[in-house]
Amino acid sequence: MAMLPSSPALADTCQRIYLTRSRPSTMRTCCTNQSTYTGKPGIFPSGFARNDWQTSCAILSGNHRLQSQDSNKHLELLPVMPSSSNRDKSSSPSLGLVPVSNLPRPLSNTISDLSPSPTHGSQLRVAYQGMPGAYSEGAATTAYPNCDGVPCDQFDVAFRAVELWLADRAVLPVENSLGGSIHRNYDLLLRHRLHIVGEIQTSVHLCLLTLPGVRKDCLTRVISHPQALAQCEHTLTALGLNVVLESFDDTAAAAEYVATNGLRDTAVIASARSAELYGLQIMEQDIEDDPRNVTRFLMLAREPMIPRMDRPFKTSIVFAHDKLGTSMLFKVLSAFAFRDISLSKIESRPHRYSPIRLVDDANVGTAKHFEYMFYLDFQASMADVRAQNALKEIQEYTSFLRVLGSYPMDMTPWPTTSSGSGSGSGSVSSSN
Ligand SMILES: O=C(O)C(=O)C[C@]1(C(=O)O)C=C[C@@H](O)C=C1
Repeated sequence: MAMLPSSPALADTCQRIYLTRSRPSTMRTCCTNQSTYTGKPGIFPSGFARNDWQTSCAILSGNHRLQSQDSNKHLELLPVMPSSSNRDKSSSPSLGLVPVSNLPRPLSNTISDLSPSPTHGSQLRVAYQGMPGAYSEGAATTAYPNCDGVPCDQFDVAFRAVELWLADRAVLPVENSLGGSIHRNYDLLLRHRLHIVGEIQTSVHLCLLTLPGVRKDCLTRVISHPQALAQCEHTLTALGLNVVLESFDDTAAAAEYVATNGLRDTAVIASARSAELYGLQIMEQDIEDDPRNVTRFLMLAREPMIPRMDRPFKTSIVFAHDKLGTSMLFKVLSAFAFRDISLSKIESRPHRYSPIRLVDDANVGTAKHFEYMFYLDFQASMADVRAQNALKEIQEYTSFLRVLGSYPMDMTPWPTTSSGSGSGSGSVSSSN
């Protein structure tokens, strides 16, 4: 298996970097012992080398063409590797600890074999972002026990894996109780045509992992997924580590990176399962800033599920309007309020096709406002006549309206005590 990146803007960079067998990542750097850490990522180019990186299947034929025709050219691009990665590459590549070679490799943009996996037909294949050991893998297996996990290196890849029948479902994070919304997936929900068929909320217990025998005072940096870094920023400061933080594509990939490069100065924030898979020691466990740290994942499928009335349902919609100066949002919200339908989430994102609205009646010059897409979750099934009427009414106020899915609400009782430091414990809601 291999992996794929997401936005068209990113695609060019990613193609070039991937074809050099290195992997792009955003990276943020900050000191935990100083007050410079804001929780906001500064963007630096990053990447790391991976052996046998893109081995089996590919989704994008465009990338495949580039790979086969321009292989020499791509080799010239190796110097795009960031200095930290180059430094890391020079350290001991193997400690004989890491059973990584028999783990599935994540799908990537460069995969070229479209043949279905051997288990096709017998088991549900569920795409998630990250490598084995990622919290998303834990969510995927909680959502679909006994499924075949399909690791993908980017969110966009997971969407495409389902669209192209390489996977049957995708399980992707959309919000975290400490880190907030995962905006990328909101944008991708709109850009792709998958349907939300369920949700799962998992508690996320973070561990600080290092190579065996490493002591705290050896550490100069901590790497992980930006969400994971954000979820334990206060605890890291409290631990008194004199380290810089750098972001990585996913927690498990960060663990693998430290293990395969023998990095004794670098710790990882990842799951206990990652420690097991990549031969790392757990230096600290349950380091999340709040023991109730929860990530909400959506389950996505090619087909919508048929909405029902025999259990609590949630419906997710996205809408926008193109009329000037109206109280559109107020009217939309009141359409739910008047029908006694509770809302559970509202999110706005920049309008991709109409980013700016010009307002001519400003006293001087022209006023400009950003335009938004609004994502809203309400607690009713599309089989409910109240929901149908609310949407009928909302259509009058909006220029664009799409139902992203109507699916069983996660009603599983929430555990009152922390349940350990595994990939996360979770509850699931889907009947599809
Ligand atoms: O990096 C991982 O392990 C992931 O599964 C990603 C992710 C996220 O995107 O929020 C998932 C759950 C946790 O909140 C931390 C990270």
